[in-house]
Amino acid sequence: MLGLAGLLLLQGDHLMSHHIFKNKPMAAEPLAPSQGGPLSGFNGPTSGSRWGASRPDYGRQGGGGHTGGGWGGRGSGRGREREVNPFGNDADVDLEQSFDQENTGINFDAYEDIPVETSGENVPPPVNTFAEIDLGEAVNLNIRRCKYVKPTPVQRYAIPISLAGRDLMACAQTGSGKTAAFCFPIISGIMRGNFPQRPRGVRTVFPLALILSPTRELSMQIHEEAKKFSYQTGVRVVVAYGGAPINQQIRELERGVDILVATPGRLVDLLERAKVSLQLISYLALDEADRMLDMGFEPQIRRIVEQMDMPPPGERQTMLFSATFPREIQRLASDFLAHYIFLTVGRVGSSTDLIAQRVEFVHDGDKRSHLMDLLHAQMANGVHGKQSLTLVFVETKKGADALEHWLCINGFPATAIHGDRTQQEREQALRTFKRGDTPILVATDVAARGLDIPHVSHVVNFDLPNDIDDYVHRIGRTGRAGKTGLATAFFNDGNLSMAKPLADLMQEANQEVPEWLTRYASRSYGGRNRRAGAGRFGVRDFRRDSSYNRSGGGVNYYDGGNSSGGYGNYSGGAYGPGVTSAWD
Ligand SMILES: Nc1ncnc2c1ncn2[C@@H]1O[C@H](COP(=O)(O)OP(=O)(O)OP(=O)(O)O)[C@@H](O)[C@H]1O
Repeated sequence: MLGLAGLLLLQGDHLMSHHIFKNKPMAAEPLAPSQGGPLSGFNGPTSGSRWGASRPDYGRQGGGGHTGGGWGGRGSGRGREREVNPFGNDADVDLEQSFDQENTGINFDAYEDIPVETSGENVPPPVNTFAEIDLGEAVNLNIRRCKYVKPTPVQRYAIPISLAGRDLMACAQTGSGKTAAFCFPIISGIMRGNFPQRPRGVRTVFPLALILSPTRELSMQIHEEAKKFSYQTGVRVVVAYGGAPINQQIRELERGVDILVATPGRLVDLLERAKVSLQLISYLALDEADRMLDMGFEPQIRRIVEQMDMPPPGERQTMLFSATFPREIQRLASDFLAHYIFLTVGRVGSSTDLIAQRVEFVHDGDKRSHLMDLLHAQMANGVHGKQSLTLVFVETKKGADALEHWLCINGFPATAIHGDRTQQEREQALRTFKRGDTPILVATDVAARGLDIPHVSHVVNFDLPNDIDDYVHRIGRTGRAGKTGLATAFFNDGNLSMAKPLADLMQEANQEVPEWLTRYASRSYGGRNRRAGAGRFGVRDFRRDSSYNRSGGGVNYYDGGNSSGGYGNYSGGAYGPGVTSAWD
């Protein structure tokens, strides 16, 4: 918890500072090294070893010791284990490359003009290069293996904030590198930290970090990424998600776990079986945090975070990330945070410009033939095949099956992913899509968030979602990491509530809004633009809302937002009924 000095710092009415930065390169300002772990408040470390210092054990019963690179010799009772090289044959390519060299293929200039806003107390300064950040040699090597040359805007700000031990709520565009933004500080924090000896002789494992994500596929992806970032650091990452045999996952856990990546349902199962304890969690990251806290899922997250044995806010470090953050959800989220910094990486002139958005008026009965026309046009333009994948979003699982079938019988190799398919089928669909064997994937919202599939050049909203934030995530499957992409939406009278938010969003992103859509929008069919008031940012810190500050009896954000007073009435209404989950 905060020390006296920290509390004094936080008193007073006007202490929250608020900064807007242009994301232009700035004078290099090296970050003070070793800014402390989650237990040290935000004034720096009270303890913590430096690189290469030993850690008492690695999440396995029976302890062991950090041998400095690789997992050999740690006392799991299972003998030596060789770490699989997650980079394949690429591992040692380009290691001579310095961070200063340009990385072809990624258009970083696209990110240079993005406005960045932070609010909160004592915001640590951003960095311009990875070299300025003290992540440790092993992590730096992995960053090079990943061919990351310089940090993306969200990484430039979020990594120093997290390394300083601060809680963070971060909102940054799709495809802008949020995964690395929360993984790097966690991995380096575990490498440098002094953690209590984990209990011996029990079959429960005690991870030090927990990363929660809403879908199985996203958890798998984060796991793959985290394994790359932590290669040869001695930090072990394990994943647990539903639909796959739990016993296999338990065996993996028993081999040792520092970072557990999980979907909530499967984690609850493991907690109930006492296979996992959250007692020693020092880092909690929620990816797609707004989704994790919406109406359907909030109780499960509260159960994990508040009702099991996880240390409370202030005693752990919490990081919440998403590309969207409705203010009602921010309110809920603030329960999980202590003295946090809000970071938003703006939208206007931002990398969402990389996605060309089109809206076409198409009656339901004409959608299939219209899609066919689009696909034919794509082929005529040479935009097809392995390097040019098309992701088609539909509303229902049945609709996904039917459209997949229809495309296949019409000569378009397609596959589908949705919550009624077995996990094996889901994974197989993603694999054949990524490989380009079936360059069209028909999907429900289960594939809307987080999935980073290279070469998705076109996202089609065959059925528009009912929520503009879902639209943002869906189209964000293209135009990732500085690349360009196309998003086409089919709009008709069934989507009236989306007219205004869609027109506003397109305008914000400098897209051409069709005349007819503007007319629909001006009639304002009761559609709610949850971005209202966010100005040139997609969203802003809800603590800055005048209504919030006037509410009096609400939460004092300097108190970590942990008082539940004032917010009990939120009904989660931002997300409509019928939201389905792929969790378990
Ligand atoms: N510094 C970097 N340099 C180059 N590429 C990067 C960098 N950081 C991340 N990437 C790449 O950018 C892509 C998108 O990253 P990531 O999946 O983390 O995005 P995201 O912000 O989580 O998106 P979403 O909101 O859709 O979940 C990935 O392929 C990742 O490897």
